[in-house]
Amino acid sequence: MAPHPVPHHYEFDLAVIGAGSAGLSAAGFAAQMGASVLLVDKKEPGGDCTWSGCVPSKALVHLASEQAVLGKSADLKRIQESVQATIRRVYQHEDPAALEEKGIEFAQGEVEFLDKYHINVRSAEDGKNRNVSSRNFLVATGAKPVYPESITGFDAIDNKYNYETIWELTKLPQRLIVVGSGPVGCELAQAFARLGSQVTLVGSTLLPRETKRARETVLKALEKDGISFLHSRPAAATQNAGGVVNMVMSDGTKAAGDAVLYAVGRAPVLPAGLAKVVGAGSIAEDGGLICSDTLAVKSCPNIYGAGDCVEENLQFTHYAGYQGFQAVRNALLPFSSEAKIPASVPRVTFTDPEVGAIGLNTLVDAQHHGFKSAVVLRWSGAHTDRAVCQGAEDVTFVELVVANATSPHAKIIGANAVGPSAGELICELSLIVSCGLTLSQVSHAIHPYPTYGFAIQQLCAEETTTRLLKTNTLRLLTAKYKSPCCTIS
Ligand SMILES: Cc1cc2nc3c(=O)[nH]c(=O)nc-3n(C[C@H](O)[C@H](O)[C@H](O)COP(=O)(O)OP(=O)(O)OC[C@H]3O[C@@H](n4cnc5c(N)ncnc54)[C@H](O)[C@@H]3O)c2cc1C
Ligand SMILES: NC(=O)c1ccc[n+]([C@@H]2O[C@H](COP(=O)([O-])OP(=O)(O)OC[C@H]3O[C@@H](n4cnc5c(N)ncnc54)[C@H](O)[C@@H]3O)[C@@H](O)[C@H]2O)c1
Repeated sequence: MAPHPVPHHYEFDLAVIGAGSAGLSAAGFAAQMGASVLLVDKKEPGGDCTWSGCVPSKALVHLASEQAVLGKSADLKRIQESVQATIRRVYQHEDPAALEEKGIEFAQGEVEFLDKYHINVRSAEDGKNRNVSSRNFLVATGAKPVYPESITGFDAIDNKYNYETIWELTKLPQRLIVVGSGPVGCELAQAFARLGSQVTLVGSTLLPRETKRARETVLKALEKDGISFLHSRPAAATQNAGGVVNMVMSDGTKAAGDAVLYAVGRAPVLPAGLAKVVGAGSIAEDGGLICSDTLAVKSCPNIYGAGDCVEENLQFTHYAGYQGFQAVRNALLPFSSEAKIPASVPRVTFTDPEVGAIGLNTLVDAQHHGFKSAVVLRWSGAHTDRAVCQGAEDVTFVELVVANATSPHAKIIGANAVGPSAGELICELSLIVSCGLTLSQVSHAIHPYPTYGFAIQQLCAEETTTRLLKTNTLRLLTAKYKSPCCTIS
């Protein structure tokens, strides 16, 4: 292909490749600023979150919890129709017409990089090629399911699914083996168990990012839903003439299933031609794009990356969206701001109970970041009246990681929450951590009773009062109450 000269005039201020969580947020912000923006995706806009990730999985989790109440097996075809209807309701706000209304030009086609200022878009409709020039590019091409290469014989299994294909399954498998016990594996394993499948979940650690207490709580809940958790890894798989899959784990344990769902992680995807343009040094071992703290690629500073396609990134919709926004801010406005902030990214796994965390949520994390005297404060479900009223006290707790614990300015630097509404709690805890609020400040914010959030204020108030009463001034002021005449005999 003939080299493309550096253009004097660019068709677009910004071309965004990938219309998922990162790309949609980026294109929206650029258009809001009045920049000319082209958004390209090989599929319909929405990305993993809308079509195969957050939206279908959370719809399924919800439908499965309703099914569990009925106590009988689900009609999976009807459930899948309902999931697809939910996807459509979300999609209506991001379809090409909605994008156009926001001032975003959308093109459906596969992108290939030609040089640092040009891409080729091969139209999904008619296969025609369009050469596009842009001053800046944002690569937001997401990730794809990792395939479990290490399982001998896995290629020959017909009835295997991943998070992209599981939405096509319309007959509920009587027995389902779920390989991988991260967020995808745990959420979907519990949903299928509640729909009526007999689920075997296989993984070395359940929710490896979470604390031991959180993991143990979720494990008990999964077992209550009838899931067998095999603390192992599959070594080999075979399928018999009847379609039954037999799996042998590395520790010799066995499982049989009528279908297998593998959820062993997601690997970055990049457009063709990009590696050649940015150089091999800008592509990481995991296949992701290596970006600076401002999300620009060092070798081509007009090319930015955001979301799951960035090397070793946290793979969440909210983080992808945040990075899309920040990349545009850095590309189109003067000065720049940091957009790689893993310690401030909250996460929630939507099992029942939900599990969430934000910031430096363990002592090890806190100490590693120089907070040597940090402590963990815990509020139990038994003292959370809302949890007691809902019979959820055994699966509820809040933990706050507090720095400068003995000072009046003791600050909350991280938190964990487990319980039916932990996802909502994490929103408040995220605000507390990102604003650097102290225990005392939170204790003064009156929370409504009986909410799960009330636990946060109670915990802060109890700790603040206990500490206050230990100060010399308060000891003097309260001394009279400790005189013997006041003791009740
Ligand atoms: C089952 C599941 C459940 C999840 N649940 C949650 C959740 O509850 N909360 C949460 O925060 N996160 C969740 N996630 C993660 C979340 O979906 C992702 O982190 C998020 O979608 C990443 O957004 P992105 O913009 O980086 O990539 P994507 O949304 O994947 O978008 C990338 C887009 O780029 C397009 N593309 C790729 N290559 C090209 C090319 N060459 N040319 C043109 N277009 C291209 C793709 O078609 C795609 O539309 C879940 C993921 C899964 C799998
Ligand atoms: N609620 C949410 O926010 C949510 C939900 C789903 C997914 N996600 C995101 O999507 C990403 C992908 O999720 P995921 O659960 O697929 O990946 P993951 O990487 O989080 O977990 C996969 C698990 O599978 C294990 N594993 C790998 N190979 C295996 C094998 N051969 N056999 C058994 N276990 C094996 C890994 O050790 C790991 O524990 C995550 O990073 C997560 O952030 C988020």
